[in-house]
Amino acid sequence: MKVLKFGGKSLANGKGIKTVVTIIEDKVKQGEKITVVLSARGNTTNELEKILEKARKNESYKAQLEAFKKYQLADFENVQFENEFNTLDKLFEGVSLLGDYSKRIKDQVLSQGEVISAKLVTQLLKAKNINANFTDSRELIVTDEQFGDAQPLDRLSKENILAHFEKHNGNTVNVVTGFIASNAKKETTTLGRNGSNYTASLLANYLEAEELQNFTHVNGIYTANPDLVPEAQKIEKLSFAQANELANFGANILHAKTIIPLLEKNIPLRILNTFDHGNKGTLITSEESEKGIKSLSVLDNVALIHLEGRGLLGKVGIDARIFRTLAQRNISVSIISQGSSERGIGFVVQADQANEAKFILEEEFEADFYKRDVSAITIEDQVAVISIIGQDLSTFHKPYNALIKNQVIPLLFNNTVSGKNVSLVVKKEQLHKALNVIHGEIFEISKKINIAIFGHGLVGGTLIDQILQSAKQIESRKHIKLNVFAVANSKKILLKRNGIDAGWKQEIKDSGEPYAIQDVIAFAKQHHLENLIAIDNTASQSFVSNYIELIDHGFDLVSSNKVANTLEFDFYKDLRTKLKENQKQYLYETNVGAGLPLIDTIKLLHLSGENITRIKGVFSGSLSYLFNTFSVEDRPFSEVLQEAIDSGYTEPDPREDLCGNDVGRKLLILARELDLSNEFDDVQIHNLIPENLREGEASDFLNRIAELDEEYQKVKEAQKPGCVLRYIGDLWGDLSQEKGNLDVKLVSVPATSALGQVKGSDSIFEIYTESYGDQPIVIQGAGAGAAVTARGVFGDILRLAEKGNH
Ligand SMILES: NC(=O)C1=CN([C@@H]2O[C@H](COP(=O)(O)OP(=O)(O)OC[C@H]3O[C@@H](n4cnc5c(N)ncnc54)[C@H](O)[C@@H]3O)[C@@H](O)[C@H]2O)C=CC1
Ligand SMILES: N[C@@H](CC=O)C(=O)O
Repeated sequence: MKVLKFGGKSLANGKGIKTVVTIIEDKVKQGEKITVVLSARGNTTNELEKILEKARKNESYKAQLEAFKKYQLADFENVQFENEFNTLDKLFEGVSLLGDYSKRIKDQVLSQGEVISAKLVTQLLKAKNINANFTDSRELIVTDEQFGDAQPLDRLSKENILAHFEKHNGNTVNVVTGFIASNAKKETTTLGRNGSNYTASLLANYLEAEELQNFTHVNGIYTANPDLVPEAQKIEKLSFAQANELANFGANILHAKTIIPLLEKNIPLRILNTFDHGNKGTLITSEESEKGIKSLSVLDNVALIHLEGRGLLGKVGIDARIFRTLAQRNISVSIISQGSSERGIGFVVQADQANEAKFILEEEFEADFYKRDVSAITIEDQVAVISIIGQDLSTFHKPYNALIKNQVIPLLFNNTVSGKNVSLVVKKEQLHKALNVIHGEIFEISKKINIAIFGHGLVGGTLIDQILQSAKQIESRKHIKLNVFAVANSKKILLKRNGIDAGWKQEIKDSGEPYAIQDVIAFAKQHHLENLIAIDNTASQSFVSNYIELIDHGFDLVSSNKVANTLEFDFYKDLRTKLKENQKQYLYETNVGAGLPLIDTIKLLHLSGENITRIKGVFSGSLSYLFNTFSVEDRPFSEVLQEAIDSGYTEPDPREDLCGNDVGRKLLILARELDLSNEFDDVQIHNLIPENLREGEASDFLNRIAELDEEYQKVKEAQKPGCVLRYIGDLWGDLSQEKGNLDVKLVSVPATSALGQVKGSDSIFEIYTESYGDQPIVIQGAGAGAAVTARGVFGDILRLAEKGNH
């Protein structure tokens, strides 16, 4: 036998009732033995309570009562509730005359809701030729006399139920009223709010049911509220112990009083959705299911009260006074936290009781205020409690760190020693973001990384395409969901909370808006976006001035733009201080050698104490291509240069490469990785552009590049035989000093040397260290090009996403 319980929301309207009837009919047709327990329909109990109050105050209640009756009769023909309606008429009239009512009368009034609902469903089942039997639980469940919250008397109730089911068994579907019962004098009692669930678990216990199926309007228990966390997933299976920790369900279905009868007989409870047939819901059993975090629950109607005072240390009985005072006013405390200094205690109460709590505590501690033992009692009312169910402290650092990285600083946290439940109090405005951050961190479902991309030219555009192409795969392999919520160029931005798609290029053209960096920050805040990364794929100096503001607002940074690392050393240091203060990261692996793993290698060598003595090589991919090709082919210099530009190797303004600034910047970036405090002016640069072509617009220069041909032809021909031209960077000198020597120059080297053998747009870096002696570590490969650079930027994004930096 299975017990099926349908809640008020399932029965709220005609469609719901018909669905409930169909579910029952299907089960009967499949030969299942079932018993049905019903709540009152929709808002019935609340309505009856309201009418009762009106009657008590002698207010006019009849119109509301008529509307109530109409609601109960609507959608169905040939249904009659004359008895129930007459009972209600009489009861309300009596209350109106007396101007008062007892809990006993209230139970009689409320009980009509369940009677009406069970009679209606019985009648509809009968009309479908199902052998349904209206079962008034007042005939079966015997309770004490505590009206409003009566306790069942087990032995008598069980006897009655067993006798009833023996009589009405076989193919009968007993349709039982939930919530209501009666005392030994046959007076109606009720089992307290959510008593229908209790009725269902009592029946399941006495009848030793195979399963209790609780039909609700949700698909089961989720890892978090899906309205707040789109990635939340339904939990297939839970243990009763875990379920009991879920405060958001705890108030009703999973309340201890409904769970205990099931636990006693080891009866599984399944939470199902009336309106989603195919769904298997969540199964809760006494079996300790696999360990791990199961769910996030939220209490958001709460306030945090803080009592502080210097004179509280070691004083006995302070906490007792607090809780006694609160208990006297029936104020329940859900979370408590007190430090060992005992200088303050923080606790959480219902929001609507916070002012009263503060008031009575101020009264209680009046003398202590006077003696200055207590200095303040404050309320923080815009707060929420997040409980991580199943979280123990051994792995709590993960969600906690992620919160801090996302600038969510919990106001208070505590844990239950045995229950594996860590609760955090956070500001309400941060609840949404906090939930998503924790959810992404603790569940292997998917952690959302929200990315804003500035600059969608060669590198930026390629990066976006790479992200869109690989996003699905990364999500399934790594559980990282890359959401590009912003794409911007120097003039316009496209902002999309749920991420851009393949049509982004057209969209930014058609509907991009002018913007300032504050708009991006505001958008991220407005949409509670977590794990923020800003990508700088511009070559702009002015964009770099946004870095600090982005860091301050919780963004990590990734940049292919080299400018930030080559401005004055003071800015370089300030930027790192800001990053440290905000626990943010700034990755720029592509600044030197495009996608080659150079910066990380140098950082690691330096960090490990390896003494780097020199770094030398071909730093520029475009100039590598230019001189590698020009040295061995009999073609004009300008033709090869144009090829380098067309291949996407050069800077947006190619003069940045030819004048040596780009190589100079790269050299400076490496020097600073070695803790040298060189400035850009310290770099000795051999400028490849003749003076008369240095001024003016890039386009003018490009129109005149043929003027370079004659000079470079001469340089080429002036070389010794067997030599080739290479444009190199060289960092040398005593690198343990404050500054090193940085040279950028055009050299002629034997074609057979390491530098001479570099091909295509390859860069080559020779890293000389004390341990490696004369044999340098060599890193060689494509040092320029949109695809490899974008891939390098992508790598930085994943490094941030994966390392738990978020
Ligand atoms: N091409 C390569 O091989 C490599 C390039 N890089 C770096 O990548 C960066 C991008 O290079 P490309 O894509 O070739 O440049 P690009 O000129 O094709 O694209 C630059 C983009 O930045 C945008 N932009 C400019 N100023 C802006 C601002 N203030 N705010 C927002 N957007 C702005 C432009 O509208 C454009 O969309 C450069 O800093 C370059 O040094 C780094 C390593 C290798
Ligand atoms: N223009 C640069 C691109 C990479 O930084 C180069 O040619 O190396």
